[in-house]
Amino acid sequence: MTADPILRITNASKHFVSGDTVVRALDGVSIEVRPGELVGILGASGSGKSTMLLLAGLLEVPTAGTVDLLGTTVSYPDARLDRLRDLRRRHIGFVFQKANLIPFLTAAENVALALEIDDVPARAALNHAVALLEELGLGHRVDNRPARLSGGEQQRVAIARALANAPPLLLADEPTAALDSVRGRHVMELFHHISRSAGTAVVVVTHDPRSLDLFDRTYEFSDGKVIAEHRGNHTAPAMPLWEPRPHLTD
Ligand SMILES: Nc1ncnc2c1ncn2[C@@H]1O[C@H](COP(=O)(O)OP(=O)(O)OP(=O)(O)O)[C@@H](O)[C@H]1O
Repeated sequence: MTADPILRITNASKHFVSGDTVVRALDGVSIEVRPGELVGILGASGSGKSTMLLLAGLLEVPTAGTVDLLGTTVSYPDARLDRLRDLRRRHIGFVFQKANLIPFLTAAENVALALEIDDVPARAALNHAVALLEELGLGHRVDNRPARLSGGEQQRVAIARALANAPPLLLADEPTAALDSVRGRHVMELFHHISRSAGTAVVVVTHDPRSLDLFDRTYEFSDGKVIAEHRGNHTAPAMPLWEPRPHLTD
């Protein structure tokens, strides 16, 4: 792929002062993510993966180094986090380990809420939410509340919510950790599909070695550093995932 990176992190460090000691959570890390790429951040517990995602998501500024979003340097040691809020809201979607859906809203209403917060009129927001859920294989679940959905379905609603504003960058922190292996695989296939179909740059932090084949690129972290970078083969999926397939109705 030759497109310019959506996200580029250059020589980034993040140090936390904890009592008398300084924790080097990240130490001179560089990564980049291009449109349509599914990128994995791997590594043992404590290796700096989540801290990397905080920098990428403009939720923390680096102690040293820079974060470029869509070709512009937006985050650096003196950058003000409150000024990054709007960029974050417009350009970055987040998915976490737990779906964290609002229990008294339906699946469609949960997704629509993300749009209404962005001043999209309620009716248009709901229509878009339903269309997005249908695309992600959840057309039969739009009117269900979260308690009626499986863990995998809830996570797919959370992914739809993160995609509602069509962000160019989607960041996911251990999104399959709470799922069994089959449902975890489906969620990873969905990320793969989103990267291919929408050109979204998707970054997934994971401990899970079972979906390594889906990544275009992986960065392996250890002690706050990138110790290995691997590139995959960029093969497109054989068929769109939102065509009827039995595994999408789990
Ligand atoms: N706010 C903080 N204050 C002090 N130390 C921190 C802070 N955040 C992270 N750390 C430390 O930085 C290191 C990297 O943490 P980080 O959460 O990025 O690792 P991780 O690879 O995501 O781990 P896990 O897989 O367990 O979530 C750890 O030693 C952690 O204890």
